Amino acid sequence: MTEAEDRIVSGNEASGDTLDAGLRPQVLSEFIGQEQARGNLQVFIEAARTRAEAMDHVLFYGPPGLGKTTLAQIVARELGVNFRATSGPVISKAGDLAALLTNLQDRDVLFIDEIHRLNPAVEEILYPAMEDFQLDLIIGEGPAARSVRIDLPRFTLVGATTRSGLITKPLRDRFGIPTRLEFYKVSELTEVVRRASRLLGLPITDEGAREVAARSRGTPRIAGRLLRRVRDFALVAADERVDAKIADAALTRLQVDNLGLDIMDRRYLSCIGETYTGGPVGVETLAAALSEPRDAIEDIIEPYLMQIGLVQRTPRGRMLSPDGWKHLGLTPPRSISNGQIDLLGDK
Ligand SMILES: Nc1ncnc2c1ncn2[C@@H]1O[C@H](COP(=O)(O)OP(=O)(O)OP(=O)(O)O)[C@@H](O)[C@H]1O
Ligand SMILES: [Mg+2]
Repeated sequence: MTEAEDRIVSGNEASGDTLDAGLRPQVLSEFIGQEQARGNLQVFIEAARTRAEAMDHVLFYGPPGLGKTTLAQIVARELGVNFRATSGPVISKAGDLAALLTNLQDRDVLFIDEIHRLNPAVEEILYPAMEDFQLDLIIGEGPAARSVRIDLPRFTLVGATTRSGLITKPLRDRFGIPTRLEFYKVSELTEVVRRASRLLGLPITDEGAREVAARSRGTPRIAGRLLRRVRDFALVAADERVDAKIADAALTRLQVDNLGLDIMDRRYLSCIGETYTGGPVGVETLAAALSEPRDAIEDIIEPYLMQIGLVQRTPRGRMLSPDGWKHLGLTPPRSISNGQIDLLGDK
C-alpha cells in the first residue's frame, strides 16, 4: 500500500475498514445520495423483476469509497438473486472465468471489481458471455484442440472501476447501464454520518455530524472512518455526545483540515505552489517529487482537489488555482491573481 492510499482521508479501502460491513446500506431505500443512479437503478430493477428476466449489465465507475460495491450488493438483493463477487486481477485464466460463469444460476449477479484489470484473454471470452450468454472455449492444444460452445444461464454482470478510462471500448459497450458515481454533497454525507452514528450507538449533534461530513472529501468511506476516530476521542474525553467543537478538535488533532485535506494533500499543493511556482507541472514530475506512484496521485489525491477547485488541469500540466493559493495561505503570482489561467483541454 502506498503512502497516499494509507491515509485516514484516502477513499481506498484499508484494513481498519472491516467494521464498514455493518454500516453498509442493505437496500436501495437506505442508500443515501447518488439520486440519479439510484432512481435509474430502481426502474431497471423493478422492470427486470416484473419481467422475471436478468437485469441488463451494469458498470459502476467513480472514485474509491463512493459505494460501488455497496450498490452492486444492493442490486442483487433487490433483484432477489445470488451475489457472486470476484475481481479483475483474480481471474487470471479463461478457465477461471468459465468456472465462475458456469456455476451461476439464472438471473444471478456476478460482480467483477476492478474490471479494468482483467487479463485481455479473459476479457475476450467475457464478450460473448455478456452478449449471447455463451461461452466459447478451446479445449486441448495443438492439432487435437477443438472449440466447444457452452450455453450459460442469463446473468447480470456488475462491473466496478475507479478508472473508467482504462476500460476497453468493446467491454464498455457491452454494459447496458453505465453508471457514474459522483462525490457526495455535504448534506448527504451529514445524513451518512448520522446514520452511521445511530448504528454505532454514538450520540452526535447535527452540527457535529455536519463537521465530520464537511471534512470527508465527498466520500462515505472517509466519513465512516473519521467518525470512528472522532468516537475514540469523545470516549477518552468522556464527552457525552459529539458536537461540532469535539469533532473539530478531534479532526484537527488528526491533522485533517477544514476542507478534509491532510499532510499529503498539502505537500502536493505546496509542491506545485512553492517548488514549481504554481505550475504548470506534469503529473510525472509531481509523482517523482512526492515519491508517490503516478496512479496514486491521479486516483487518490487529485480528484477531490480538482473537484473543490484547488488544482486545475491545463494542457501543460497541473496548476494551483487562486483558491489553492489561498488554502496554502500564500499570495499567488500576479498573472494568476489576475485570473489569467488557461484552462483549455485536458491533459
Ligand atoms: N450511500 C451510502 N450511504 C451510506 N453509506 C455508504 C454509502 N455509500 C457507501 N457507504 C459506506 O461507504 C463504505 C464504502 O463503500 P463501498 O465499499 O461500496 O465503496 P466502493 O465505491 O466500492 O469503493 P472501492 O472503489 O474502494 O471499491 C461502505 O462500507 C459503506 O458503509
Ligand atoms: Mg468496492
